[in-house]
Amino acid sequence: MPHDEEWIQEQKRVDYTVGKMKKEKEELLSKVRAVRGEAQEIRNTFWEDVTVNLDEPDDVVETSASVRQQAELLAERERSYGHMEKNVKQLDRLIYSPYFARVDFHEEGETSEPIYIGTASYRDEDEYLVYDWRAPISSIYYDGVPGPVSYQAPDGRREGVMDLKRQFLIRRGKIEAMFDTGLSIGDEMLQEILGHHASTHMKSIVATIQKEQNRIIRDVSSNLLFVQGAAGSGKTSVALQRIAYLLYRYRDSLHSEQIVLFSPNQLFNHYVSKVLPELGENNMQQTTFLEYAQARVGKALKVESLLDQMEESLEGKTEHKETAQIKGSLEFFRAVEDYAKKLLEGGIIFRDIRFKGETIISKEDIAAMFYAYDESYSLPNRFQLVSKQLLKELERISKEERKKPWVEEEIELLGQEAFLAAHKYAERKMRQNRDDFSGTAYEKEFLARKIVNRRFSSIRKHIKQFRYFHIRAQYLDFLKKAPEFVRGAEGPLDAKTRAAFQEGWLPFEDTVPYMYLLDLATGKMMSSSIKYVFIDEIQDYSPVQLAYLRYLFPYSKFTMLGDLNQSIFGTSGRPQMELIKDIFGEEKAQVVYLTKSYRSTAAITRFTKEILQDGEKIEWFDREGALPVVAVAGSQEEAIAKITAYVKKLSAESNTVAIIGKSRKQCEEAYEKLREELDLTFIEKEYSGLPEGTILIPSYLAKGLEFDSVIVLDVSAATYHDEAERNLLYTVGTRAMHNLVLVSNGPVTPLLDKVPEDLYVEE
Ligand SMILES: Nc1ncnc2c1ncn2[C@@H]1O[C@H](COP(=O)(O)OP(=O)(O)OP(=O)(O)O)[C@@H](O)[C@H]1O
Repeated sequence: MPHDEEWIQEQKRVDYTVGKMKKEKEELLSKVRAVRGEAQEIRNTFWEDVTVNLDEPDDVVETSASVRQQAELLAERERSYGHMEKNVKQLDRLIYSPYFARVDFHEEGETSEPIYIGTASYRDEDEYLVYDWRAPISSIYYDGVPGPVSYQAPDGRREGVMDLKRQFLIRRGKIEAMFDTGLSIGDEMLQEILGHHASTHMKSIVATIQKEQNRIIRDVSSNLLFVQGAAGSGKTSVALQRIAYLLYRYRDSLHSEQIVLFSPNQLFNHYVSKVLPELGENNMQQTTFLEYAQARVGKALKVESLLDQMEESLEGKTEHKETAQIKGSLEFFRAVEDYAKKLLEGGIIFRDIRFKGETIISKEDIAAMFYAYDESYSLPNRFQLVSKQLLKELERISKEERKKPWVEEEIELLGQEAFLAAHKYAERKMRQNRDDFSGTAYEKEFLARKIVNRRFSSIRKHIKQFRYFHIRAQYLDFLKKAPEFVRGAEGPLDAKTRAAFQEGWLPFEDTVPYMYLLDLATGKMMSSSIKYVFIDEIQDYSPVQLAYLRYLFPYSKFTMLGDLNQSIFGTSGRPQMELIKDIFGEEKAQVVYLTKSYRSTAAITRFTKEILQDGEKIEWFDREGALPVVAVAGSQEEAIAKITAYVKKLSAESNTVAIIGKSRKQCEEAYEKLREELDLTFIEKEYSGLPEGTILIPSYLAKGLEFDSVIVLDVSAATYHDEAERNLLYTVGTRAMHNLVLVSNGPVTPLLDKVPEDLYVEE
């Protein structure tokens, strides 16, 4: 079809812009080559250009200055090389697709100017050929429709009129689609984008950010932003775009390492890891609560993951549920504080410091040192001081130790190198002391010190890390005494924990109280340089976890994203927002709701919202697609046959088909049968990446992810029977973008009773 004049003119502008970019890239590349050559040259001649002389102390100083100078020269070249490489990559992205929108804007009395918006700005001399999507003026594209608009510029609010709003789909420098729009962000563009297939990595939504999403992305006034949004409403996408926005807005003062994103699991981390690099930004720090906890607790105890705990609860093992609930409450968190306060006066449990099977500093001596300090000294302060004292004491002991027979025995086992070094040392000493006779004594002294130091180094580390504090015993002591501090905690709280410690693991529900006690005693670990904390899937955080995060990051701004309907603990109890306001303070807290689901077709969203008790507020995006299918089988063989047939059918039109089971155990059972018929990957653990094709995955690992087609493994009443599993079923169903099939082995779960019959087909 021939293009109209407008299209031709726009393509000419694309050609012009891309032409400029290509030219700049060529120039940059030749500079890159030159700098790379220089860096290589420095590396090749590094040792020729430094003067190495280690004979006298003065020479050593000179040599090290010379090495440092060369190293700095090299580092400077490598930095500028890295910087240029980054620019080249950005130009590559722009050359592929220079922009996605144009808005024409004028202020009163001025002529209308076209503003082109892309993923990064591009300037030719003084003229902006492309504006960054995060530039102040770009916000009118996301917020407004043609007509009067305003935006926040650095020097105040600007009023004006938007005369045109146009969207482009440009690939490889060619306009593939172009829409003029009167609505907010044109549905046509969104239709086009949402109609695509799923991928194993999350995509950026920069060209089609919606007005309500834009408000979250650009919010800079809230200290706590709480986003409650329906499944697929773009919470995670918005979080990542917001990070990109903040990095741009505060580019002189904010670095990606000062932002941390807590995500539900490693699989999810992997899934979102490409969004920021694709926008030309470095990734923020990404972690999971488990990863943080494991680093804090140390290798000696394996921290139980929420996923492991969920697996148990989904398999019906719930005997410790009540204790877990008490340990997850805010009261329990406060109880740790009360207990820690008492420790100021006495009661800390220490361990003996031992060497070669013998106590060298006893726990009683350590306690005496610790409690010799005035009560006004905080616990962490005292630990610091005691460690210093202990290190001194260790030094004294090590001198004694050097005289012992075992040292002599070990000296004999030392290699040639050590003796040579000892010889050199002895020579120097003799020169210094004008002493010609004590060579052997000096050599022995040197070697004995070396041996003892080596053997004592782990004790030194032990002391520096306060491992003489018997945290496990202390924590068990706290659990025993906790009923004094916590209402309703009558039963024994330590039984499961005690047994777990013996087996070398830390139960999930004990993780926060344990870490908090450790922190209150010895000081916390997290650096205070974090300015922004993002927490995704916030609905799955217990009150103690929230309180602990506040404690860890007292000066940071928080963005929390979640969906109570996807909560794995069910929706009972106090509303999470109230609790959060209690913990974080109401001041500058903002709650934003996202109600429209973009992930799924209208048919799927209409179906899944009916699974919920109160899903009325969820809206769907008008994208066509087949009705969900509920397929009932009379036996397990028949269910497997049905799943196999659906996978074969759906794979033809999908990149990804996910068969989602309730628990890992349920998936394992199905896997044995399905693998005979299908080529599929079983995602058992969070550490595996996400492949294309057909996968089998337990419900809680599929959180936050999406697939072209979803087949729910078994929606029978036997599998989903508990009211508390309603949210889980909703979470599973809402992973589907284009097709949803629910297979049931036997009668269908009553959790689907409320879904009107015209919203699905039964097969
Ligand atoms: N403005 C938008 N433009 C284009 N695509 C969008 C937009 N908003 C959301 N999407 C798409 O919708 C899908 C769901 O987004 P996302 O995963 O961020 O939602 P979520 O709210 O975190 O979902 P869930 O809670 O179900 O995990 C993604 O494919 C995302 O690209």
